[in-house]
Amino acid sequence: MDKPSESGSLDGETCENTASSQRSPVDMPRIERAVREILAAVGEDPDREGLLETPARVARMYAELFSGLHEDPRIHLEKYFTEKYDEVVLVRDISFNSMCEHHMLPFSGKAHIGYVPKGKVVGLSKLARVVEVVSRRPQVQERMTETIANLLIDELDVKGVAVVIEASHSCMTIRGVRKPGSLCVTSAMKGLFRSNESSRSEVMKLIYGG
Ligand SMILES: Nc1nc2c(ncn2[C@@H]2O[C@H](COP(=O)(O)OP(=O)(O)OP(=O)(O)O)[C@@H](O)[C@H]2O)c(=O)[nH]1
Ligand SMILES: [Zn+2]
Repeated sequence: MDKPSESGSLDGETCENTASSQRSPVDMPRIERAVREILAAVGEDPDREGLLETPARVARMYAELFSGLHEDPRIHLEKYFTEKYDEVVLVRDISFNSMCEHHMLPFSGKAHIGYVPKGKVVGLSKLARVVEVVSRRPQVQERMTETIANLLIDELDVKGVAVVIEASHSCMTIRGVRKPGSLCVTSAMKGLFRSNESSRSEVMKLIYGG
């Protein structure tokens, strides 16, 4: 199972899933075997009635939660509209769920995406679609933030991109240090948001008010 490149592109060989090939990119029986092993290893009986279907359920769940490994987010950025507008466009509070690659536990929160167009704008939902694809991968929040910002600055003809993500990490709230309520905030500023402090503070004000 190959991973897409840093910008999220697909490997046509491994991600093939057409009606003719019927080849799924996710090895479901392998996940099922692994889940059975984990159940046995923690002292459970994988053959008791309540757990019989669990390995198959968990396999379907991982295929869903990691579906972004096999999707190319750039397809959502191909269409655009010509529009005479060169101020900030911000889509705030895009909810997402992703998976921490250290513990395979969810981190969940909101992404805020701002950009300044150069005469072309994208459909607002497409920004949320990019978040949706990128979030469905095992990762750390810093890389998720940077991946989204790089995709937008590379694929859109824009003056700048700002991505701010705030999330709660279950690996910090339900286990380990156990600090419910803690929030991790990351940001990636590209183009004029990186070079121009007043543009950066304008977008941060639009996100957080003040
Ligand atoms: N920078 C960063 N760290 C993360 C993210 N998700 C989880 N972590 C951290 O990854 C670290 C892994 O630390 P380790 O010491 O290897 O693992 P651990 O013994 O389970 O650590 P504890 O969580 O402190 O119990 C922890 O400090 C997590 O809080 C993330 O998105 N970004
Ligand atoms: Zn973690």
